[in-house]
Amino acid sequence: MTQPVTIKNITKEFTDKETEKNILALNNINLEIEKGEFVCIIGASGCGKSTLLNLIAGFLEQTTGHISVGNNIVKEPGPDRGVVFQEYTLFPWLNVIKNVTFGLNELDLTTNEKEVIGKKYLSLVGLEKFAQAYPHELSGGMKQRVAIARVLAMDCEILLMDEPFGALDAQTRQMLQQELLEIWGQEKKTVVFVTHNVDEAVYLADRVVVLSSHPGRIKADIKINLSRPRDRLSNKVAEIKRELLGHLMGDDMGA
Ligand SMILES: Nc1ncnc2c1ncn2[C@@H]1O[C@H](COP(=O)(O)OP(=O)(O)OP(=O)(O)O)[C@@H](O)[C@H]1O
Repeated sequence: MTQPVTIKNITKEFTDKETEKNILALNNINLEIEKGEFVCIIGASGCGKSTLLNLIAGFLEQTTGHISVGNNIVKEPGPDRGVVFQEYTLFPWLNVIKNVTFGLNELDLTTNEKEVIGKKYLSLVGLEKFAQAYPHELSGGMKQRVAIARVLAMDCEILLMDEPFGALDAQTRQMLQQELLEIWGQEKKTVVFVTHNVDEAVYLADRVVVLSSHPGRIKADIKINLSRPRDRLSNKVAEIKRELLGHLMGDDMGA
C-alpha cells in the first residue's frame, strides 16, 4: 500500500567548497504528495529540483524540516523509494536481467524466483527479448527502460525520477512518457518526476510544482485535471502550458 509523502518546512543549505559561502538551495518547502499521485517538479536550472528529489530519496540531509513517507521519517535511502537518473546507471558488466534483479540480491529469493520477477518487469517495459544482452548493446531509450524495470522489480512504492528522459531524442522520449504512464496506471506507484520540459510535465502529471530559483521556493502548484492519454496539441494542454510558462518567466529555464 503506497503512502503519502510529506515535505515539511524543508530548507537545504550547501557550503560552496571554493568560496566557503553558504548557498540556500531550498527555502521552506512544504508539499504533500498523495499516494499514487504523479507529480512533476519544474523550474530553471539550479532552482533545487534535484536537491529536493535527493532529499526525498534520503541521499542528502536537510538543514531544517523533515520529510516522511507515511509515518516514517526519511533518514536514509530505503526500499520504498526507487530512483531513476538521467545518466544511465546500469552495471556494464551485468546483462540486462541481472541488472534488473540486482536489487533483489539481498532478499531471501532463489535464482529462479529472481528471474521470474526480472522477466515480469522486463516484459512490462517491452524488453523481454533482451534479457541476455549487455548495456553496451542497448540504445539510450532501452537503457532507461531497464533502469525503470529495475526500480519496479524492487517493488518500490515511490518512483523518484530525475530528468529520466532528458538525454533521449524527442521520439523516444514521447514513447517512454507514454509507456511510463501505462506502467503507472497498472502499478499504482507514487511518482515524483523532475523535468525542465513543460510539454513533458503537462503530458504526464496530475500536478505540476513550479520552483523559483535562488533560493528554491514553491512558486506555483497546479493540478492538471485532464483525462489520459492527453492530446499534446489540444487547446487545454496549450492553455496549461501557457500558465506554467507564465510562472517560469523571469527564471531562466536553461532548456
Ligand atoms: N553538493 C553541492 N554543493 C554545493 N552546492 C550545491 C550542491 N548541490 C547543489 N548545489 C547548489 O544548489 C542549487 C540547487 O541545485 P540543484 O542541482 O538541486 O538544481 P536543479 O534545479 O536540479 O538544477 P538542474 O536543472 O541544472 O539540474 C544550485 O545553486 C547548486 O549549485
